[in-house]
Formats: sequence, structure tokens, C-alpha cells
Amino acid sequence: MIAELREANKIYDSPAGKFVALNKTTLTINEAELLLIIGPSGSGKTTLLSLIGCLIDPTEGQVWVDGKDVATLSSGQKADLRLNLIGFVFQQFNLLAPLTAEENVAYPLQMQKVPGSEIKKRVAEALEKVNMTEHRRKFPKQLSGGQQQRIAIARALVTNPKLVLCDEPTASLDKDSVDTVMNELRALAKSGKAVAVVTHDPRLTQYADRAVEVKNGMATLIDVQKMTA
Ligand SMILES: Nc1ncnc2c1ncn2[C@@H]1O[C@H](COP(=O)(O)OP(=O)(O)OP(=O)(O)O)[C@@H](O)[C@H]1O
Repeated sequence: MIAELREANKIYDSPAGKFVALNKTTLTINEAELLLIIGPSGSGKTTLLSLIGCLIDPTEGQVWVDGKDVATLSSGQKADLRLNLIGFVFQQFNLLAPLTAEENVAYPLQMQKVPGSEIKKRVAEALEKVNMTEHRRKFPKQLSGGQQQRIAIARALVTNPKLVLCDEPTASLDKDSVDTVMNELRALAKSGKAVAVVTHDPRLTQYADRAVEVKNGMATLIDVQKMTA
């Protein structure tokens, strides 16, 4: 297990009173597994992913990542954990427009102060993994949505994270690109990473090892086999 929520919830204060974005949730995120977090808009999926990714703290309960209770870490330690242990992939790819594909992939390694020769080698490997080597010199706007997302996946995996968190990674993609990107993420899980994917699209259960459904802030494990049968 790489991450775990123990009766963790998230309650926001709003002018209208307290708002429970996520009810008490207990969940493990395991290596070599693609976990789908599925549910309608506003149900609490991003809140759940943000807890796992140490981007927000729970109101009650605990979040454990890589054997550490996240509440005991300083904000600097949490930032280090995110940089070194977690790769993030977003709906809008979030590539840096003035940088080429390979420069985008190199960026997190530069942040980690990895030596230049090592960066070159690891960027080449990451691009190879997502079959984007031939496009490495292109800028994001010269790539299709699916290709940009594959670069974003390469950037997420170049630091060799144990955990890859994806928020609606296929929402901006056409059907063929959805398949390519989900197969890349599945392959990542098969190589030993823990991969969690937030989506509102029930068709993605076919790529999942486990799925958790979030409705009105309630997270429940669902039977993936039954969904895809
Ligand atoms: N910082 C915040 N302050 C107050 N309410 C928030 C905050 N962040 C999220 N919420 C509320 O919590 C609920 C769950 O939000 P969340 O983003 O987790 O849902 P989601 O399932 O990811 O939705 P979507 O698919 O539309 O992104 C929403 O009603 C949202 O308005």
C-alpha cells in the first residue's frame, strides 16, 4: 500500500454554513493497481484526489502516504513528498507553452536538481514509454490533445514516482486518444505504480482494477467486473 485514508473527511466553511465535500472515507491506494474514482460533477472526486495527493488536509481522520501521517509533515515536507513521490496529470495537460515536449518532461528533474546527463537519459526513457520520442522537439500547440496528454504522463513519470494521480485525464480527448491514454496509464500500473484516475465517465471502468464511486460526498467501492460485464 502506498497511500491510505483512515476515516478522512473534508468539511468547508461557507457563508451558508459547513459544507461536507467528502464524508468519512477509508480507502487504500495500492502499488500495481489502477484505481478509478468515479462520480458526477461536484460529488467530491477532486477533493478525494487532493487528499491523497497531500494538496489539502483532512478536517478529521488521517491521510497516510508512503508510511507517513501527512498531518505530521510541514508544508515544505509535503511539497517534497509531492515532488519526489507523486506524479500529477490534469485534464488540461498543464504543459508549459514556451517549452518543447522534451523540455516539459525535463522540468520536474530540473526542480529536483538532477545532473544534466542524467536528465537527458531519463527524459528519453519517459518519452519512449509513452511512444512520443519522434515528437520530442515539438511545442505543445503543435501536438494533438492525446499527444499532449501523453507528454503530461511522461512528465508525471520521469521522476519515477510511486503514485500517479490523474484528474479527468481523458475529458478533453476524442475516443481513440482516450483509449491510448488509458492504456498508457494501465501499463504504468502494471509496471508497479499506484495509479488513481478521477473521471465522470463510467466507460473507463474497463481499464480499472478497482473503482470507488463518489456520490454527494460518499465514497463506496464498486464491483468493476459487474460494471464491465
Ligand atoms: N475550497 C472549497 N471551498 C468550498 N467548497 C468547496 C471547495 N472545494 C470544493 N468545494 C465543494 O465541494 C464539492 C465537491 O467538489 P469536488 O471538486 O471534489 O467535486 P468533483 O466531483 O471533483 O467535481 P467535478 O467533476 O465537477 O470537478 C463541490 O460542491 C464543491 O463546490
